Amino acid sequence: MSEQVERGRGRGDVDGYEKHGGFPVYRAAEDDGGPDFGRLIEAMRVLQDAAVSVSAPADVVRQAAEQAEALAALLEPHRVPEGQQPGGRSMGLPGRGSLLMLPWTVDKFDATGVRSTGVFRRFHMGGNGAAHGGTLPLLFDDLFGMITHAYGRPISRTAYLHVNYRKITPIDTPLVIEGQVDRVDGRKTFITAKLMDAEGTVLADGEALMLVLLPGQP
Ligand SMILES: CCCCCCCCCCCCCC(=O)SCCNC(=O)CCNC(=O)[C@H](O)C(C)(C)COP(=O)(O)OP(=O)(O)OC[C@H]1O[C@@H](n2cnc3c(N)ncnc32)[C@H](O)[C@@H]1OP(=O)(O)O
Repeated sequence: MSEQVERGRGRGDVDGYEKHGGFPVYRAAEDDGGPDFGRLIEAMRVLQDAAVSVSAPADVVRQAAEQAEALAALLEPHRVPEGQQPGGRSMGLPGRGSLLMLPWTVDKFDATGVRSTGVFRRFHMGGNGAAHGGTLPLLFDDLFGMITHAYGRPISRTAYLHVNYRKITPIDTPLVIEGQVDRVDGRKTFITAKLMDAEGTVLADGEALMLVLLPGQP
């Protein structure tokens, strides 16, 4: 994990960060969920890749379904309230250990911007080897959230998010996304970002308005 990401873990009450909005205070997981949590999440992603790409005999599908049900039953008694689970709060893991987020790695996280690298996987595919169009706004929105956080802005929500799809975004291909705060105007934070391939070709660019939540706003 980079030093910048490490610094982003425990920001304290910078500029009243923890007092804004009705949003609960989130803390990064100290140990990224323990020694095997990242392994579990990666295995789940491999399973998702397999689940959307196999055409297996009925007996294999039945066995897989039974094993998946058994795994869910093993984990079920250990549910905790939002904000206490390592998923989504493990800054040292791809996608912060969330199965929803793209499993990308943050390699720059500071007030000048955030950069993240990774691939769209088979289970992100829309068609003909390209990432599903709906997965790009997810990647951009999460980046915009991190940029807002790294910039030291109080808890904010996305008011709008615009993505321009400039070229096909291929799956299983190393890509980079980077962006920064362009302008701050009161509660408003204006952010832009670009998704590029290894040669620097822009595949998509995006912009967003993040609005600082008012006291009590969810
Ligand atoms: C553990 C550590 C983790 C660290 C990493 C964390 C990463 C996490 C990443 C996760 C990231 C995930 C992030 C997510 O996904 S957040 C989830 C997606 N977003 C939402 O659900 C937001 C839903 N909407 C709302 O809650 C309200 O509408 C908000 C709060 C946004 C504004 O309602 P509010 O009543 O408060 O404000 P207002 O209406 O008086 O407007 C105020 C001003 O703003 C201007 N305006 C408003 N809307 C627009 C618009 N669309 N275009 C242009 N302008 C707009 C408006 O004209 C006005 O301007 P002015 O007249 O003052 O000049």
